[in-house]
Amino acid sequence: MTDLTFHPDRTALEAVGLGVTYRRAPALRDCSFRVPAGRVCALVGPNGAGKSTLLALAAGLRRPTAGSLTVFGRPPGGPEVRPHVAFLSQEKPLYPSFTIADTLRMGRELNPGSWDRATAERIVGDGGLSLQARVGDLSGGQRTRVALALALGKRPALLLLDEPMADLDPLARHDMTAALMAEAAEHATTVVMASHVLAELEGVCDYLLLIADGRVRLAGEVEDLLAAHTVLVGRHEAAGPPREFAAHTVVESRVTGRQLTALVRPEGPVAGEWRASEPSLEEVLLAHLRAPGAPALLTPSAEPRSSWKKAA
Ligand SMILES: Nc1ncnc2c1ncn2[C@@H]1O[C@H](COP(=O)(O)OP(=O)(O)OP(=O)(O)O)[C@@H](O)[C@H]1O
Repeated sequence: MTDLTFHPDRTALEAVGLGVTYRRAPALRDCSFRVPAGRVCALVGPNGAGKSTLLALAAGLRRPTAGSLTVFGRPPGGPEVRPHVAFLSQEKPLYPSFTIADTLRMGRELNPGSWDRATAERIVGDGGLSLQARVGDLSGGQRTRVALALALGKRPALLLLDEPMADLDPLARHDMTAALMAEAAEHATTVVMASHVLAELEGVCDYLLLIADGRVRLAGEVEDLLAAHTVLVGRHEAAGPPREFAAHTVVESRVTGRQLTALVRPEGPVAGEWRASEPSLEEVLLAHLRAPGAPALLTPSAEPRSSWKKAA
């Protein structure tokens, strides 16, 4: 049996030269990255960036057309990893004619030996839902809660979530995020969560994967990625980027009146009169989303450890 117990050095997801093409249109191209086990990883990118495609690959529901993706070092969807991976897609497929109790019973039967009934029932109960309620009679947000209960009840080593909180009200969103984080911390679950709600990711995710136009733009520890960037504010003197920025990577710069604000990856001290501050995660993400041509950055922990090998 596969040993998926938490080890800080273990790799949860690793992509090398990963590509997916739909009817000759590339959805993912030449993606190489690593997500270490035990991280809560935000998967961010504009609409159509390839986030759902990547999650479907990790869940074993789709196969790469180029390169490779492994889950805990194994082919995704294979018999060794499938029992340890839970995937909550945007569609959240549940049986409308089942009651919540039927749904959780199905969870137990599909996951013999690992089903965590107490956690699943607590998540449902915290939303004030009766076990006798029919899934077809629930609101979208209530169904999301049941789907999350099913996913967490499986006690997965890897939890893949595709915009999981999109239809929850703010309070339910807050509660579900807290429940998710508590479960992830208690069981060292690796979570990969696609989301468009950038403000909510700060303080929740410790790892980041930003993809745009099918390519990896940023990958690594949130802390390291933030530390690699600086917001510089100063006087706008002349057209074009300031000369002092020439030795550094400028992700984005904007001029408002006489003030220039830039998000920069400094290669050393920046000359000139600039007020420098560390950006928030939202500032880094927004700047990279607005500047898809900025050079990609992978922190050392996000560099794949294996070289290219044919997809299994
Ligand atoms: N089944 C499919 N057949 C053909 N093209 C597809 C299919 N699924 C996705 N695509 C295309 O692949 C690209 C990536 O789509 P994907 O759904 O992975 O993006 P996403 O980042 O999840 O977007 P969103 O934020 O809108 O959910 C898009 O251009 C999309 O049109």
